Amino acid sequence: MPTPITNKSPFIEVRGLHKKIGWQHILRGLDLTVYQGETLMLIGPSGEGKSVLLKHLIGLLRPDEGDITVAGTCMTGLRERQLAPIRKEIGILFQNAALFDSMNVAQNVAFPLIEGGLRDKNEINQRVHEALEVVELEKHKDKLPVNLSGGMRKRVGIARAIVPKPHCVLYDEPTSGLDPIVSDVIDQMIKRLQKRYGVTSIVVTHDMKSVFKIADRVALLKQGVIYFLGTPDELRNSSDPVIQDFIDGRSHITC
Ligand SMILES: Nc1ncnc2c1ncn2[C@@H]1O[C@H](COP(=O)(O)OP(=O)(O)OP(=O)(O)O)[C@@H](O)[C@H]1O
Repeated sequence: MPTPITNKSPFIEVRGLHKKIGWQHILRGLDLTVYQGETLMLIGPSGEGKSVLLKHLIGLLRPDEGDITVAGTCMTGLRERQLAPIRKEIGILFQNAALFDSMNVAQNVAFPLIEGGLRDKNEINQRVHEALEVVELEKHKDKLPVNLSGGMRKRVGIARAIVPKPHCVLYDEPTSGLDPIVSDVIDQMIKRLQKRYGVTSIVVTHDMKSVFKIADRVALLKQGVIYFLGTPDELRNSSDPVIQDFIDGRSHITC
């Protein structure tokens, strides 16, 4: 059952977002509201700007036009230093998990705490322990990333994203390249964070099975705007041929 959103307040509001990179006009007046505590899955054809949108939400990219408000703070015009409090609210799991190869699992997870200025070793150890418990990797805390499977690396990435206790986590293709069982584990972890801590999640994915399993709402990004926004049932029951072709993976290229 989708989580009802009518009585929730917006956590992220994107209004009229335009972004050009080089000659490409990638985002073209995109509007999107993400509510506190929901799991919003962001789908759409490859190369349409889903990752570019995520990067705007933590200020790694700046809009050419438009405004982004996170937890009531409008990011427009903020300097790098002023973005720090917003970045504390949002954790991100990058596509390749982006772990430091020379650091073991625990050190990777501790990294954002140390970077954020925390120096109390006991507190760092406790927070790392809690985050690794959530992703069920406590036993592997001394391993180097090279000795982990792809699914384990993604889970370390999730632990690192949640260790500062953010209100929102952005996931860029968390289940790509994983077998269906491991994908299910990751999906369950995303839901666990929502249920246990009320975390807001935005998940970029091509994994339609995962969409129908864990999304409260789905947004389809196409040609620089949100082409569809609704519940998984509304997506499934849409009569729009563009949406149906996307769900069924039809390309219209004949062999
Ligand atoms: N740093 C960059 N320099 C140049 N072009 C970029 C850069 N980042 C993104 N792009 C371009 O922006 C477009 C959107 O990229 P993005 O990674 O957001 O797509 P996506 O929808 O996430 O795709 P996929 O589903 O394949 O991951 C692409 O054409 C990409 O080449």
